Amino acid sequence: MGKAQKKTGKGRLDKYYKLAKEQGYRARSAFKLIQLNKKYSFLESARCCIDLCAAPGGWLQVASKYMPVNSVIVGVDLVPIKPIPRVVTFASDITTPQCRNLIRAELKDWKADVVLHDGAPNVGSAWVQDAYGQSELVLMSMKLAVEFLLKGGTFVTKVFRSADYNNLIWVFNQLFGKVEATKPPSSRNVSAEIFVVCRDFLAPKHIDPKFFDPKHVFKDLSAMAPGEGGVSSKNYHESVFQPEKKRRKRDGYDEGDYILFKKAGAAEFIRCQDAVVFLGSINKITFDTEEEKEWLKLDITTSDVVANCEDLKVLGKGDFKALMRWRTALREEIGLEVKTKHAEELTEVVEVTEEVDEETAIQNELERLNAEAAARAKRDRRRANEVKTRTIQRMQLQMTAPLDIGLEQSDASLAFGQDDIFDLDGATKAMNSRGGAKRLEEEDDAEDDDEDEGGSDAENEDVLDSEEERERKVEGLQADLDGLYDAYRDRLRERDAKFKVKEARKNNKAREDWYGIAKKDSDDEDESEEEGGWDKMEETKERLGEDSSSDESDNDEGAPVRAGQKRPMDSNARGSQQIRKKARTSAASAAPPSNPQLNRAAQVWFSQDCFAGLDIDIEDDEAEEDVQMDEDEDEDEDDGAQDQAQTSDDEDDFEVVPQDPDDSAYMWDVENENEDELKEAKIRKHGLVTPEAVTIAQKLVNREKTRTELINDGFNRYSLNAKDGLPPWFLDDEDKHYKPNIPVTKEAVDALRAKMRALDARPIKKVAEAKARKKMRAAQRLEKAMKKAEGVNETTDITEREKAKQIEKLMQKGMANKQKKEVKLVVAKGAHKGVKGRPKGVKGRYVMVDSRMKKELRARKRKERATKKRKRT
Ligand SMILES: C[S@@+](CC[C@H](N)C(=O)[O-])C[C@H]1O[C@@H](n2cnc3c(N)ncnc32)[C@H](O)[C@@H]1O
Repeated sequence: MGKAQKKTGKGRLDKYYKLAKEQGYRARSAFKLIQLNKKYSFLESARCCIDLCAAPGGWLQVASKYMPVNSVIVGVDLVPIKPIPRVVTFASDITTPQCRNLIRAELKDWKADVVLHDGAPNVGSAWVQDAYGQSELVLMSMKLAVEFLLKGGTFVTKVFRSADYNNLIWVFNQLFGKVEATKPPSSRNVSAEIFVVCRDFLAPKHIDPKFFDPKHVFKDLSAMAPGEGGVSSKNYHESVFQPEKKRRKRDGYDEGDYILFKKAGAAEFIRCQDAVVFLGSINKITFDTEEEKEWLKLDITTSDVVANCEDLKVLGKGDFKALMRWRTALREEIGLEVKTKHAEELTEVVEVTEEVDEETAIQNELERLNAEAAARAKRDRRRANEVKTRTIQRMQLQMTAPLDIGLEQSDASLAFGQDDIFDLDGATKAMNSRGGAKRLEEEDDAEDDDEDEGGSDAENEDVLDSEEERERKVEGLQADLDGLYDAYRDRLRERDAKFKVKEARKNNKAREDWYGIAKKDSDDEDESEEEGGWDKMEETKERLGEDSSSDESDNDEGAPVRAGQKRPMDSNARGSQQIRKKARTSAASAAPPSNPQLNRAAQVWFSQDCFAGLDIDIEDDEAEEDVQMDEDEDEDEDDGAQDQAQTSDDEDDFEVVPQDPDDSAYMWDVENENEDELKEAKIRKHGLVTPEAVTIAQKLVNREKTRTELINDGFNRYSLNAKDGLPPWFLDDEDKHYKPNIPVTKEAVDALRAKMRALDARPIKKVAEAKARKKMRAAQRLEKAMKKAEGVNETTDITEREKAKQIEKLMQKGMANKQKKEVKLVVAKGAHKGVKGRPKGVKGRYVMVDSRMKKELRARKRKERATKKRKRT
């Protein structure tokens, strides 16, 4: 029992319960009022509201939220309500005059625009009693409502679907212009509650007090049926809506009504309030009066209708429906009723008229709820699809990983795409600086508008008409993309440790561009230049009579250096500056270059074998100009030193190669040649250490490649990779995928591995020390033996033969490697347990051990340490 109760309790903690908790409402019922107000909008325009049965105050919170500031809100309940800002509350029973007086005192002569009632009797009695109590409470609340409501005001009340439902609705209809019953989605389906919204209060001058008398309302209304008996209207309803069902009349005869066969005129049927009750209580409809006979002549009065009127007790559901339709048509014909409302309205709203009964109302309500749910589901599906499409687009732009797709997206994130793709808060911040976020928002809005209106495409076309506009838009998009990409990277950096490491590595190390063997990053241990390009360059430079130190002057003079083009000067290179300086003087006096008009890189390039024999005459206007400029400068500086200037000019021909920093093409760089020497020395010492170098070396040895080919390989598409003006996301992407296929063979890798294994196999320091100790001890023993042998040799009292024997023995002993005597461990268990002295069958040195020994030994040592410590302190 307890278990079942618990389960029910948990089941009640539904979506609205959680929402109420989240949004700070005191009760989940708050959403009922929110949904009712959404449909009928009565709170926004209200200046005064009374909430009857308001504890704990959920509805009051909603009223205070949705009603205009400075409006008057009064809440009453049996139990006190915790204070709510802008709301006056008091504890009182709404069925008492005291409550009425309190409200009157509070409102003075004000009238309320809205009276709310969500009361439920505080008793857990039987369902029938509860329902009746509820109906009574509704009547009481209605009594207060009509007293305080303004003409045209709204009364919202909760009603249970019970036998009294129709009676209540009838009363409401007498006092309000529009009465609609509805069940908001937040009201549980299992609950019998339904909310009746009575609008347009008629404020009649005189209201019959019987309307507020439960005894009268819930009994007398049924008595208004043509039968005039005390039979409940429910029975009549059942006999009309389920005529097939046979039921006994257990109630006996109605009071004062002892006739079984009842007749009534058609006029009575047409004019009565509750046609269903009429049909259920009458056996035959007659056409006796003149007016009724006239109706028989009308087209709408078909022979079927007349036949049906003959005996109502034999009719089926369809026949009753036909009679109801005829009645409605006739009422319209004679002006009792205006034309029927739109079908849509009828399904939307449970309009309580005579022909729509409780069951139909519920049916309509359910249909409406189902339709709403279906529409909501469709909308959600569409949104999800949109998000998916956007994600795919972004993925195609390489802005997100495929992993991000399929992750649940919260509605909140829909506003700006997806949280998982980019941290859009971050992105917005990043883009705000350049106004990108606003633009993107505008575009998103525009997109939404497009969806909503579905016809603004043409307008957009107009906007994009001019070419300028289009370009601006493209630029804007580009900026937005960059912003988003930056934000994405920031986010990755925050989240992904791996990414951080990568970034750091990237910053420390230049891009791993492949310049072939002719040009390598100096950080790289690969010394393959020496195997191919180094010799070639060296040769060329010798031929040109140039030295590497000229580069320094380049640097000193501030010649622009292109990223990725020059090798950074490491400490070794700096160390070699001195050597270079020395070499410079000799280089200056060395033979002049073969073609002074070409810059140094060009000379190195054209000095290759493949250009041999060709008469190259390339004009380098730029170089010429610069040389000219330098000449002028030198002249200004030192007019008298002609010879010196000439020498300097000659040097400048090689050393000053002005480079346009914007020039995207990489040049052949031959600076830091001495670095190559150092590398060569390193290679001689350590050998080749990268698989590329080993591969190239193997190819050279096997004559698969020539040195010229290797140099030519250095000029590849990766070495002329202009990156100016490219967006960072593109460069990052290129960095990932645009990589040279570095020539590495399996054999080269194997060879390097074998080398590494051999290195690994080398003894470590401690082993080497142990070996050295061993060697030293052997030498000491030998020395000792030699000394002893000398002593033996010097003795005179033994023969030479004996001497030789003794010396041989001594030497053998000295040379012999002393073997440690093996100690046998004998475990004191089984046959050896408790044995004192040498155990049986054990020869040589031995130690007796037992299972406790290790622990005892440790304990002893521990104790010793402890006593030592104590003594010290
Ligand atoms: C379902 S609750 C109302 C919840 C409220 N609408 C809200 O949103 O917080 C029903 C309330 O009716 C109150 N009630 C029942 N009979 C009452 C009476 N005779 N007078 C005043 N309040 C009554 C109960 O005390 C209970 O707090």
